[in-house]
Amino acid sequence: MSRNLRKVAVITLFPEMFRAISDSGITRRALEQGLLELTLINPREFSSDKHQTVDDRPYGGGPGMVMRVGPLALAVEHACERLNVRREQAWVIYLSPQGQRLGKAKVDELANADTESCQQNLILVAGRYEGIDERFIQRYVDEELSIGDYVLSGGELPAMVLLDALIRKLPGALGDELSAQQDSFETGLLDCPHYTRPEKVGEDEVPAVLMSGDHKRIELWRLQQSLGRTWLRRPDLLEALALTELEQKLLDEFISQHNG
Ligand SMILES: c1cc(-c2cnc[nH]2)ccn1
Repeated sequence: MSRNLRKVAVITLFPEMFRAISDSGITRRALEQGLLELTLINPREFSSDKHQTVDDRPYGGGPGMVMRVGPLALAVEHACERLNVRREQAWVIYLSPQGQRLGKAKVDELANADTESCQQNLILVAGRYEGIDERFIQRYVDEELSIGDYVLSGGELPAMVLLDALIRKLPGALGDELSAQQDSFETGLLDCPHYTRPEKVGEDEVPAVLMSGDHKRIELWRLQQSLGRTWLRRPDLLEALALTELEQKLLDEFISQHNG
């Protein structure tokens, strides 16, 4: 019987940034409910000099600074103590532009880690500066993950993206379990359009089907809109899906209406 992810430690020079998930919304409620245990560890506490240095100039010259092995290594070891696990019972993820792209499959894998899996206990490393000493990566990092091909100021926002995606997958995190299934990408399709009051915005009215009260028609319309949007905006996602006969019929109808 698989048990979901339970404990995450984040190694970060800016722990205060993680108030964005601990202090609001679904993630705050999940943490308060104890669905997940989040521990923030600042590597500066493990520096060896009175200036609490965690970085140094790069060998070979070049711009910027590089994070040193020492404080990061001690921070990982401390994280294992705080998670009450041995090193081999934890999974260390370094958020970096050099990592594998974070997608639905990886989120699902981490969120549904089996009871015996070391991925039950995650240690996320959020780097800063030009990067971290390669020897830390070789000795302590199990996996590098990227949220996209752009450089950010640090790994904190990517770590929060991963945490938010993981927490939403935990049983009980979403009040209305159904909304998890309807979340884009849970079905493999993009989400349908949504509307709420007022009925008219300028000359724009709500699609009549949504005002009909005919729940079956509304369900079909929403599915057709998801299929059509995915066809228009992310055909790559569509290629990965085996559509049912009904879905193919709805999509064909959408395409012929689109092409007029
Ligand atoms: C993950 C990490 C990063 C990143 C970390 N530090 C600067 N950029 C960018 C994209 N995905």
